[in-house]
Amino acid sequence: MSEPKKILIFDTTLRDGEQSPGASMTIEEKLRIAHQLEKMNVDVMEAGFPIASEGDFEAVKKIAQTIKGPQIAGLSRANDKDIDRAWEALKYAGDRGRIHTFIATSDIHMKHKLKMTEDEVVETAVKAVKRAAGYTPNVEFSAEDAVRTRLPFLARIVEAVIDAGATTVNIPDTVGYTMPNEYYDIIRYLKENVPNIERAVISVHCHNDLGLSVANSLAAIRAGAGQVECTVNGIGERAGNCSLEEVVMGLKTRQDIMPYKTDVVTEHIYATSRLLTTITGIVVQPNKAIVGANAFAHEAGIHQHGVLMEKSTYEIMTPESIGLNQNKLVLGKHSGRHAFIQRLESLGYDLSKEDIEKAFVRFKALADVKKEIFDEDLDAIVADEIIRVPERYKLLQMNVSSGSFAAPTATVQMEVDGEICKTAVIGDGPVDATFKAIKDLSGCDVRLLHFSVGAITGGTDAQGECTVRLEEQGREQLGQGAHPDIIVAAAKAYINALNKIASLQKRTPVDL
Ligand SMILES: CC(=O)SCCNC(=O)CCNC(=O)[C@H](O)C(C)(C)COP(=O)(O)OP(=O)(O)OC[C@H]1O[C@@H](n2cnc3c(N)ncnc32)[C@H](O)[C@@H]1OP(=O)(O)O
Ligand SMILES: CC(C)C(=O)C(=O)O
Repeated sequence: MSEPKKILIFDTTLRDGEQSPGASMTIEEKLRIAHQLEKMNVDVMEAGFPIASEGDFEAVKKIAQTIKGPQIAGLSRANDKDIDRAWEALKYAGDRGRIHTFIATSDIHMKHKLKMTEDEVVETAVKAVKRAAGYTPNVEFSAEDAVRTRLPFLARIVEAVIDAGATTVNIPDTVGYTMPNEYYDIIRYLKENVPNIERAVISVHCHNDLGLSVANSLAAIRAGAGQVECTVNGIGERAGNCSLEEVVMGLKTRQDIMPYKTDVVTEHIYATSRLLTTITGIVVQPNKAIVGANAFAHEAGIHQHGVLMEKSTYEIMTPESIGLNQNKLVLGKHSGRHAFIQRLESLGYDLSKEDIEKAFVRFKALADVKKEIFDEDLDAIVADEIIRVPERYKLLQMNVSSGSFAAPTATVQMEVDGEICKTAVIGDGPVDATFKAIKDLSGCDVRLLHFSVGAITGGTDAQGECTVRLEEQGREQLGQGAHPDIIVAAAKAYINALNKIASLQKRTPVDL
């Protein structure tokens, strides 16, 4: 059998993934994900859209300065200022820096959005690629909404941008519209009708509006695409992007019928998925392929019997292959530091001795009130104890009374700028009363945009994890809090978001 063809994995969690509502990340958060993508050994990571904001520029720059190994891409529209700004951030990655420029090519987009003719679009694309190629030979061009583009025009622009210096040409299904057979035919059409196509890598970038992004990406690979653009947990605009873990494990698992491989270290997939959830607060549905909580769980007796006899009866891949330690050590109050550290490491945390000690103390306290400590509990502890911002606001004590008769009342004692203060407030419910009390004590003029609660582990002794999104003067911040008492978890999440807002206010715009 001939050697399988290598498919390049272009991760765009930090760019298209970040375009998911609610997924905006701080520079530090983007850097943490970037380190995890580096460990996973993706070929290219798209770190952001540098012209979009000072924060995104700084994030791309920091990632370009810090990450070794993968190529670092930055997106730009097809104009001089975007391209110049992108390179200003990417230049720190040297020849691993990739300028990714794009323009829409479908009639709908050209007519209604760009208000440009075909000739103008080709001219703009060629000019952009030439400008980018003046900075680096590593230039990617995307024909936005390619699948709804007339094929002869798509072939014309692809040929023109390759002549102008594009070394990767992306054929996105921007709106998740295509079907596997059709997408296969589009890629074959380009292979057969663009004379210089072999000078560039064909890339595919699929959205999931019809739930077909992975199927379409695999069809395109069969047709000759050499790069797949994807995101961790499939996050992204609207219904999301092609999921990295699904396409990578699909290729790894079905080499018998698809002779392709990737260089992704799949054993880091689970940790990466969890890290992204912890940072964004966007939870993975339990039945999500590969990384969902039920992806390797068996409930039905016939399945359990089969798996006990031979795992491959109902498991097409091993949990270990994505970094799920099946024989995991059960952590509880009798566990020591060795097991604790081993579990943190397998979850992808690389903590200093001091941070491990802090987390260990919290772990022991939790283990006193909870029989078993699960991975989700550890995530919550790390989020709460380690990934924290300077605490201008601290929760000292709280008490809430509610029920079907009494007016829900929250009594909260906090430290605000070192001063201890206390109030009691009536609300529409216990959470509402708690949030109102904290808001009063903090004196902040914030608006609650989103609140979600998750019992992050099963059973009545579950840790509750809450996520809160607050907005102040157009700036949004996500806060997270975990506690066995769900109302206390909500209060902690609210205060965590307030502290993040306060820490942002202290910075200059360039730090953001
Ligand atoms: C399919 C995708 O995912 S594409 C990437 C989408 N991602 C984002 O948009 C996130 C980041 N975006 C942003 O921060 C902002 O939209 C910015 C900074 C890029 C631009 O902001 P603004 O200058 O205020 O423009 P706005 O977003 O309102 O409109 C887009 C403008 O870009 C033009 N445009 C859109 N795509 C392109 C392109 N590929 N090349 C050149 N111009 C383009 C539009 O025609 C419009 O031009 P106009 O202002 O002359 O009418
Ligand atoms: C910029 C391009 C690659 C994109 O995100 C899309 O078309 O969905």
